Amino acid sequence: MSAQPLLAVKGIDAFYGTSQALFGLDLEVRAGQVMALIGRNGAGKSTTMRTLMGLLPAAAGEISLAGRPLSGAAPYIAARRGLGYVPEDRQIFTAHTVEENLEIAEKPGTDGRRLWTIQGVYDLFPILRERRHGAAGRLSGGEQQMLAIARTLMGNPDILLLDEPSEGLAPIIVDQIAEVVLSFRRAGLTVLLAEQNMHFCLRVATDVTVISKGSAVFRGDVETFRVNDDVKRHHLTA
Ligand SMILES: Nc1ncnc2c1ncn2[C@@H]1O[C@H](COP(=O)(O)OP(=O)(O)OP(=O)(O)O)[C@@H](O)[C@H]1O
Repeated sequence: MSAQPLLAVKGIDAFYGTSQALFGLDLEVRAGQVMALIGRNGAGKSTTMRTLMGLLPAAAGEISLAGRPLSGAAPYIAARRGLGYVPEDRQIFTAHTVEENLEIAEKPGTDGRRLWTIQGVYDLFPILRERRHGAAGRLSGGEQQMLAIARTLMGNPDILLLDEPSEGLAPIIVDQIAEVVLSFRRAGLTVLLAEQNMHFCLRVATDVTVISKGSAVFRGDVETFRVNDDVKRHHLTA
């Protein structure tokens, strides 16, 4: 394992107006990890993602990517530097076809390579190949989630940020998304996954950061987390 984390977040604070949502949050993601950011509703998972992407400013602290500062960067810079964000609300272009959504998002990775192609993402999500000429707005919720992930892959990110990919989906679809995240894990793609669904996290993650009231309260590998009933009881159960 390399000494330097791919993504390092140190002591970040974030606010919505005067209301503070993150309190000195620390987070590290190393290359090849599937890091689950687990926390209750309102714990600050989405806020962490938004702050990483530059959609919300960090009022304090530092963010660095591959050893270079990222704090204060605009969202398009964060994307160019290798962060690929799949927001909770998916934000696909509903009036465009599935294929147009993918074409719009195509860009080389930070190393100039284009590992992901339209055919590659169709192989990962065959249903999108079937629906490729249809309007994205006509897809089911699960298919829209798949399209949101596929579209982000088209940007060849170094780190994939997935915000609650299982939210609101039927168990069979959640299962398919879990299989896809597991395939990323096998391929060595680095993932930061915000989730409330503990079962999903335990299945796909290599490592866990538990967030509670805007701060990290546990960091460790998934096996250490699995047996830590104290953390689960105090910070995760309702
Ligand atoms: N746009 C907003 N304006 C004001 N406060 C917000 C906004 N978005 C989130 N918050 C507040 O910030 C805190 C963290 O919310 P956040 O959405 O990051 O939590 P979360 O862990 O992602 O949970 P959820 O599953 O509900 O998205 C909460 O107290 C929430 O009410």
